Amino acid sequence: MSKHVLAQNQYGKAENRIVKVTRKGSDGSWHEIRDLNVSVALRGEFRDVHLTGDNANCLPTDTTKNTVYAFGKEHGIASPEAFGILLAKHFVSSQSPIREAQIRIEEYAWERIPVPTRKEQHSFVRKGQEVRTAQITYSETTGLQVISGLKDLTVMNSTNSEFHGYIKDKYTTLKEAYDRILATKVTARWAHSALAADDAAFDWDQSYKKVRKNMLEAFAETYSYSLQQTLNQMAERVLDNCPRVNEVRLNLPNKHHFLVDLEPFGLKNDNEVYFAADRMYGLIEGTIHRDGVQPVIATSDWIVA
Ligand SMILES: O=c1[nH]c(=O)c2[nH]c(=O)[nH]c2[nH]1
Repeated sequence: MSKHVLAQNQYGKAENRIVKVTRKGSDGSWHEIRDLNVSVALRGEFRDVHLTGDNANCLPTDTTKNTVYAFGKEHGIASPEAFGILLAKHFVSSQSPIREAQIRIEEYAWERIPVPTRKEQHSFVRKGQEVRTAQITYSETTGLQVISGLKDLTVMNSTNSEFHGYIKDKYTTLKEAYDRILATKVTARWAHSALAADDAAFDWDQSYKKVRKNMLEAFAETYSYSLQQTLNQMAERVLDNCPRVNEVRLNLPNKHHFLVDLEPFGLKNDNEVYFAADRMYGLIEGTIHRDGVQPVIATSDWIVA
């Protein structure tokens, strides 16, 4: 007789990141998204799995992961609770060794970026995460320098993004994309002209709002062939509309969303169910400034997505 007792145990795949795009309206141009982090834990008759290595009662964690993505397609995500109920009941009712299933879900909330000029709506910004930044330097010789900014402003376009026509060498495996999600967590800094810095009446709060709005609108309105192109559009829009901003530097991690292959389950993924990867990520960075102005924003900052 063993002296040891196998007590509480459970297993499953944790942190399945799923983004579900639902197309609405007669032409499907009104997009809704749900962005979840789903963890599955199964409890039941798993003594032998632990004690003898007999896996007859073990539903692989990989299967629990696939089930999350397949259910996203088959049932949609009406709410975290409704999705969790479907999954929990499925595991318990479909496999007799599984007696309990616990589904834990975090939902990340997104708001629309309103684009009044178009009826298609597929641009979103994550709620309440962004941080406003400011760096002020005053020098006896060169005077005031004000660099405003923001970080952690996460945005997504659920369509109107392509990436193809790139170099292909013997290490290239990336498939060309003609309709992909484009998402990034914006770090932006913008340097003001001395005209703004030395003007006691300059409204910094108003200026911040205006720069942010221009960046968001440019992100939403750009039909993108690369994040590099979107970066340039965002910065140019700010320089075009904010006359006292001389320079914009953007650090844009490409928050990759990979289409999940649902073919093995007999399901077609019509750009609806994505795996949101948090690492590794492309990191696209650049400075755009007015002609004739010397750039002043540091380029060496370490940005972590
Ligand atoms: O917008 C992109 N720019 C790239 O340079 C790149 N590289 C890559 O693998 N995917 C992407 N996407």
